[in-house]
Amino acid sequence: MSEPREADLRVRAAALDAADGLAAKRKEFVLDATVYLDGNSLGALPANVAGRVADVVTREWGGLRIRSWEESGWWTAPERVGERIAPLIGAGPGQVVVSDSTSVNVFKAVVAAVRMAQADDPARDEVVVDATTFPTDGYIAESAARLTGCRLVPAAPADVPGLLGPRTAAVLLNHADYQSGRLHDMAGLTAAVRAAGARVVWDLCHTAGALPVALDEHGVDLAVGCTYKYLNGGPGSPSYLYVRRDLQSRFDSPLPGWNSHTDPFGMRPDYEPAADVVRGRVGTPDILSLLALEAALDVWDGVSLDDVRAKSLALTDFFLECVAAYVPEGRVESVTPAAHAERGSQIALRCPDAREVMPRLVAAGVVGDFRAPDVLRFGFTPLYVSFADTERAARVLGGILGGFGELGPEGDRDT
Ligand SMILES: Cc1ncc(COP(=O)(O)O)c(C=O)c1O
Ligand SMILES: Nc1c(O)cccc1C(=O)C[C@H](N)C(=O)O
Repeated sequence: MSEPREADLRVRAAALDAADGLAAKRKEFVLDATVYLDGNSLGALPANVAGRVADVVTREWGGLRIRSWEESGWWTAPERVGERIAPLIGAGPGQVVVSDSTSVNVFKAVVAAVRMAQADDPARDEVVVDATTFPTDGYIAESAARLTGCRLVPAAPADVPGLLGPRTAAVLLNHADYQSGRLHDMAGLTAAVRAAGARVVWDLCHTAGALPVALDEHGVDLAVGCTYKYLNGGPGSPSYLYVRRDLQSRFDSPLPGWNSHTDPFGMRPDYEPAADVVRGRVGTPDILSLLALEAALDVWDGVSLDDVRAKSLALTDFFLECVAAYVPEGRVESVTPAAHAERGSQIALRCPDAREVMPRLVAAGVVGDFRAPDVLRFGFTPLYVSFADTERAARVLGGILGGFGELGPEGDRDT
């Protein structure tokens, strides 16, 4: 790697930033000089959120107190915020509700999916789960299978079509893999599961807000996802649950709380679920987090997800190019597919000493994360990551791994 090549990459980064139609969005976030490539774990803070949360606390809670459930729209916030998320995941109105954690929504969705399948055919007794899934999904799928009298069948997503049959009740899949960043074929896999007479649940944690998702178009049955990654809702912000409209009357929740009752304030001893997606709720919503999320969603106004996807692919392509230029050959290996159709919005680099390398990167002002046993993970959030950030991240990584490049605070040349 020679100095002219570095100059070339920096000029290219500047030109790409100058031509970036989303570049102005960056100003809507609270950022500093750090290169932040961890928005696939915790999205950055949108600048309007702090003021909105202060207003909720001081005026709505402090001033109006109990009246806010009605007057400030707290009671209906799970559906209202669901309507804001719906267009980001390709869902028409009335199908998304925001509540609880992703883990809890995975549980509701998988059990409800099995119950739907078994209502049609009691012989269906298998739950297929993505074998490489984020651990919580696997743990919950196993428990949901046990509770519904099913056998758990772990499988690589590509192998799922071959495993489907008359015994399949439900299939839980990730749209993008949390570790490798591999994007799975939502259209093809959904069609295969439905053709087998089973129900599919998609986990959108690593795609919602990073690329267009088309739940209605692909005929997805159920979906869940978190809001603190690419949707920037804040630490622990509540998750969402999508229940396709025609399935809502058949959604038999394993957690039938009073908030999902058709008449919550009737305080009736018998449970009668709400007619619509409200039946996905459980108990009292986490209002502070939910309203922080609602404010955070303002950054999506006027944003085209096709533009987001185009920038995400350009950023990840450019990162791979810069890594190839700055990092000594053989020192890292990308485990993220090169094909655009198979790539989410992150790059995962296998690196034998990843556990030691990531803290050095963070100390040098480049924040990604480490995933056991040997992965350096870099998330690219198109609303606030620039091409200059991308070039710098690769250059700092190159320096740390003994190639050409700066070492950040340990040997800085240009901060
Ligand atoms: C694919 C996936 N599912 C679920 C979760 C977590 O869910 P929860 O918000 O309940 O911790 C994560 C990340 O934390 C994830 O990456
Ligand atoms: N939810 C997280 C948390 O509470 C703390 C730290 C990280 C997370 C994450 O979201 C991890 C993330 N799902 C992952 O893909 O690894």
